[in-house]
Amino acid sequence: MTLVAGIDSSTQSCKVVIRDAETGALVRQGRSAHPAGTEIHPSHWWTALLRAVEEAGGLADVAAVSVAGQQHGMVCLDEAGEVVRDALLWNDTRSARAAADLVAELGGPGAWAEAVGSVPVAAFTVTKLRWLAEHEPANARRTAAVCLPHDWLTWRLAGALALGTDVAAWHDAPPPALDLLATDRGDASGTGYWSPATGAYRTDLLKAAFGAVPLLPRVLGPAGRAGDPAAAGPLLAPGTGDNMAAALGVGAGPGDVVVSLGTSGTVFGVAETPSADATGAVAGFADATGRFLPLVCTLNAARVLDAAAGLAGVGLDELSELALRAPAGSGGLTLVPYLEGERTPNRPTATGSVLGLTLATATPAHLARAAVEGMLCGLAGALDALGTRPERVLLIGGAARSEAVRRIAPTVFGVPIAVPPPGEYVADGAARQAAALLTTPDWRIEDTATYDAPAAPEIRTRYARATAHVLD
Ligand SMILES: Nc1ncnc2c1ncn2[C@@H]1O[C@H](COP(=O)(O)OP(=O)(O)O)[C@@H](O)[C@H]1O
Ligand SMILES: O=C(CO)[C@@H](O)[C@H](O)COP(=O)(O)O
Repeated sequence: MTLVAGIDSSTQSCKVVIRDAETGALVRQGRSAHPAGTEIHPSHWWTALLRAVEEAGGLADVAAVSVAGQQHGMVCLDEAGEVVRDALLWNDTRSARAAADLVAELGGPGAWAEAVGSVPVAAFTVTKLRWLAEHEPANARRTAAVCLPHDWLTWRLAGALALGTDVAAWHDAPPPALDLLATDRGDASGTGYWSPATGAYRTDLLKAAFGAVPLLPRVLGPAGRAGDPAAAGPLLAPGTGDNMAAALGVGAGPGDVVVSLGTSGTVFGVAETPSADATGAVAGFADATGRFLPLVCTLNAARVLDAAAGLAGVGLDELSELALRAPAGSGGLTLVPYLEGERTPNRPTATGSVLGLTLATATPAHLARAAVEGMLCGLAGALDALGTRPERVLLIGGAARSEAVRRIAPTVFGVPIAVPPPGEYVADGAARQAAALLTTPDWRIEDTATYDAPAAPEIRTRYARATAHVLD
């Protein structure tokens, strides 16, 4: 049996799956948590990756590896390959002002959509670089190369694999030469200085934002090879952003829309042509197969339920039971879930609100249902913004494990929902990319469940009123 490994270094944790390259059968897996926060030293990702790989039994018998990672995070390296400062993550909103400035300087949102397929908000790397140039000029000057979380981990892995496959020896592996840095179309498309339509960096935009053009990772095609091609050991696939890997992992094709409920909420489809939404709601990303991945992202998904569970003093399973005990619409209790600000709509400083509190709705069950409905309403807005009429809506990510989420989603979205069995679809997508370096993988997902229920449009009507009230 030929084995491949897929790694998902997402916001909250690192997950590793080891699968049979031909059939996709799961052989071993591991995971390790990341520290909380929106500003993190990348060494924490490396430590978590090593722990997760060790828990998954190592990579000595693995023929190919791929790393997928949270998109957009700014990793700055100096000439020696050392990290200049903690990485600013996709959900760090301090560069909101820089984003607004950059949009104005280029001539408005339409100019950005045309240039790079997306209108930058605080999530995009280019805005973080502007923030760095303005607020930490010494760090900006020290920055010799800029890359993203998955690029950095793939690069570290290339250096570690040069030492052999004994994971214990990897902790102190020195960083490789900067020119070994590589990325893929998918992750490059979230920087704000790479165009999915032309497949080229826009170094002019980077220069205008940052005042300099540091070394950027080589952009590999879907079947490219990262690391040193002459090195022994497992092949290193290009890797990609976590949403692009999720699309690969669930086998999404044209007509499918994927709703992912992780730390972020994302709604995306696979497209044959690039998109350029001048309203800024839809990011016109590239995917990991050579196609495109129009995507709408919210800052508030699974952790809204974590927060509600904390408020109610229960665990996540009990929160789900409570939510299913309350009536649809939570008796008028509406939770606007902007607990981390919001990205779509672009309100980086917004906060959450609870409206419609009465003696009758002041119960843990109503709160639980309002949290599930509020989170899903945010995603339903994202689905509307995507503007496609899906043939199939697939629900994945940590919060898709909640029975309440699965059962309430069709009432809020107004369409049936397909839920693949609980799994690590980002890591699976990375593993599929690795397998494709060796074979033509024929991986299938069995037992996808369908959830259907009558639409309850009044939930979204009340939510729209509540958000307007809060945002005004
Ligand atoms: N049964 C469950 N019900 C609701 N939320 C869950 C459940 N299991 C996990 N989660 C949540 O899923 C989130 C992690 O999802 P994941 O997709 O791994 O996130 P990320 O990829 O952003 O790190 C956590 O916030 C966790 O609390
Ligand atoms: O910023 C985006 C998409 O543009 C996020 O989706 C990040 O890629 C983080 O993903 P998760 O850790 O929530 O999966």
